[in-house]
Amino acid sequence: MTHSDLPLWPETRVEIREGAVLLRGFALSVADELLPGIREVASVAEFRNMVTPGGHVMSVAMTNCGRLGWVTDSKGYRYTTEDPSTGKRWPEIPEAFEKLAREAADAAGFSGFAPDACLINRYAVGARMTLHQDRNEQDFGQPIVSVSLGLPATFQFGEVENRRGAQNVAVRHGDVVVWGGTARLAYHGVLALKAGVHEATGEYRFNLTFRRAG
Ligand SMILES: O=C(O)CCC(=O)C(=O)O
Ligand SMILES: [Fe+2]
Repeated sequence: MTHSDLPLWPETRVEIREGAVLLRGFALSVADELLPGIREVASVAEFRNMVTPGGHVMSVAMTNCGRLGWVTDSKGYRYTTEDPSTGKRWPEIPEAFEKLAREAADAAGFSGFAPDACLINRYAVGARMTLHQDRNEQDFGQPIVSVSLGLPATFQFGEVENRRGAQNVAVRHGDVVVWGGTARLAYHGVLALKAGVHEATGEYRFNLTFRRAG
């Protein structure tokens, strides 16, 4: 290992609240496998800005891989087995993605995680995700694994009951946040992306959200 291989900061585990943990740098060593994976998925299922049931075009561009993919349109939020843009099945979850998700869940204390859905979010400058709960999945006993790549962002993590009092968590390239158990339905979101250029992703932040949806 040369000194340039060393992580910028030690891999650290930060308890955000009960059931929610930030694993700093956990994905750093596999980031150069994840980014080509994203490119491959997006070559089959392109990034698109979906529309909420309320008619609002999302600022975050999205695509999916896995047996199930998360979509939204005028009919509502849901999971589908096919990409509505092409009518074809979502691409498979690349092996490196799945391995990382399993290992991160394990490290956070949720063993046996087997995701069937991976939502890929792409944030350009100004893109944001308002506070929300992830609740379109069938089994809230399964955790969520969220991987940050590229430009840094501010992830917000709050309570299960309401949107008030969310704390700001800085997430950087290679960071992984895992939440489950009593935190599974906690409100969370991402503040508007600041302009910047990252050596691995250019002007974007990518996020992989792994879930057991079915
Ligand atoms: O981009 C992130 O860090 C969070 C994404 C998220 O909450 C979601 O896709 O439901
Ligand atoms: Fe979410």
